[in-house]
Amino acid sequence: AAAPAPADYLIVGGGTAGLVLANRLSEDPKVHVLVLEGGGDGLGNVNISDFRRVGAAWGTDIDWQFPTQPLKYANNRTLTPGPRGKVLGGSSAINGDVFDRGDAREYDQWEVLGNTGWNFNSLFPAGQKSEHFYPPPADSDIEYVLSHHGTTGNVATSYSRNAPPIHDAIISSVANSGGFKSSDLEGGNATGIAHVTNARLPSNDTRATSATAYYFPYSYRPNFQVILHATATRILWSSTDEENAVASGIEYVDQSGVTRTASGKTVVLSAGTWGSPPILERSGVGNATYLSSLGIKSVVDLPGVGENLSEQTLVPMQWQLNSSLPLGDVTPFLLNVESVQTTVGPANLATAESLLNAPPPNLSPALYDAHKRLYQNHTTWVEDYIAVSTPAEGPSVLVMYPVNLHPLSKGSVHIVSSNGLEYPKIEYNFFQNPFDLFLMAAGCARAQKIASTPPLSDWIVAPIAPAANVNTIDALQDYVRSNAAYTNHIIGTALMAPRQDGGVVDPHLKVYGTKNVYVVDASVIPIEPAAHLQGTVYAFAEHAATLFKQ
Ligand SMILES: Cc1cc2nc3c(=O)[nH]c(=O)nc-3n(C[C@H](O)[C@H](O)[C@H](O)COP(=O)(O)OP(=O)(O)OC[C@H]3O[C@@H](n4cnc5c(N)ncnc54)[C@H](O)[C@@H]3O)c2cc1C
Repeated sequence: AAAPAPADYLIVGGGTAGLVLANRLSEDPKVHVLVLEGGGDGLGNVNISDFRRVGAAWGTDIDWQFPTQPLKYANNRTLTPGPRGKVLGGSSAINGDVFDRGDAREYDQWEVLGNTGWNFNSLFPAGQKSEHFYPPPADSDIEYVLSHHGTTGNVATSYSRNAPPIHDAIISSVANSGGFKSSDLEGGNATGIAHVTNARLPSNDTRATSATAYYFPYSYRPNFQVILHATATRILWSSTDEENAVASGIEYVDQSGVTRTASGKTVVLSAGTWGSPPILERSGVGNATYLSSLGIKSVVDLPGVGENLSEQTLVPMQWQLNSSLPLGDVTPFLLNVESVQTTVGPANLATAESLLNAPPPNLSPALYDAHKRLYQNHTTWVEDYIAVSTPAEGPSVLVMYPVNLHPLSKGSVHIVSSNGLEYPKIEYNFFQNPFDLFLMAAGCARAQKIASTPPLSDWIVAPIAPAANVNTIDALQDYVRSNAAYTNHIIGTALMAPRQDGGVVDPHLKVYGTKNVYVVDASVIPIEPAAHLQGTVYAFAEHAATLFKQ
């Protein structure tokens, strides 16, 4: 068969960011956009549309299921393969469907790192452009601030139904123990406890994905083309002149295993934090010494490719409640977001500071300085996901998941051979930096304090996990080492930063040393938001599209 027609923009990955960019660029009918997506369209798959089935898609054929290395600093445990959406919509089709934003001070650090124009003032309106917020029904007890949301964008967002009465007790106990209540976390001040929004269309209770929001309603556009079941393996070059490499297209493998090519004037990688760096490396863009050990000729020596993998960790905690709470089928959950200072409290502050100030292994000085500024500004750093679950029989259970939003430990993703279909080697390196472990333990102690503060304490019979006697920082560190897991909020492996700071792309998202290769996905994000990631990915991709159109 003939190769597809050359495109103005050839985008690898029809995921969260890729489809936003493809949609915005194809608004101009003269611009031909071609997307290569490794998965199928996902139409009719209830594990995507029905958000009540969160998790049901993991481990199925719409999940890449990336194997990861044992956690060297957490008892050598191997976590279940990291889920990533392999379907139109990408990870937005299989995620937990929470849709929220981080703190203005976090987004502003993107710019301080050297990324001119990337700050809260650009990302907040871009996020609003992506969002169509549906307020809760008039009789709902959930608070919100309309101006913190977008109301005419593509991605439907809404709250779950009414909150169970224990939510008032949880909010009061947070406030009574040193935290405070927020009316709505989404307007740039992400500190406090509030209900969280989800990417859902309330009228028919279906999940909004980047495919339902940015592709299916626009698939009639003749200039917005998608090839499904097309797994990109490497970039094709028309010139590999040093520091001026020019891409001509992409090599990909189709559903029957046949190798094909697609050509494009501009090549954009949107294959995700674990998907884009391997394509760069197979194409000769990465650490030249390492690539030569695999027999790959260097095109651009860019040691930052695949480094700086950052992932927020979480640890589950549970308490037995004294009654069975009727929750209905759609229950909301709460987020409590705090600074390091609030979480660790005065008794542990000196220890936290000395650990934070110890020179971190494996973290670029520029990123380290950004983290220290977040600390000094009392910016959001620790989050609790708080929910209640009610089993078929017996009393309800309170669940809190402390999360380290800004881990200092960084991992990596690298190819292990030039084979385009072989999975890369992924190291999370959780807790390589002792500060991260200490902070997670302090986060557990803080959750224990919230649970033991009235009025929430009146609802609680006893802790389930960790047990009541696991209540010192040392014991809680052991608990964290044995139980911490991923949040699926991976970033950083094609870092947007100056080249000398380990950067892979410049503020226009162009890969250093190339003329026409870009990365537009979560891999370029330099600092995690105090939030789940997709709201930031949508905002990032909207802003990226604006830059491309200029
Ligand atoms: C299980 C899970 C739960 C999560 N829960 C939440 C949540 O509740 N709230 C939240 O805000 N965020 C959540 N996230 C995070 C959020 O969904 C992701 O950060 C975001 O979707 C990433 O967007 P992306 O565009 O970078 O990558 P993706 O959306 O993953 O897109 C990458 C796309 O590229 C395709 N691709 C990859 N490699 C190739 C290749 N070689 N050739 C062709 N195509 C390729 C993939 O199939 C995919 O479509 C979760 C993520 C996961 C995985």
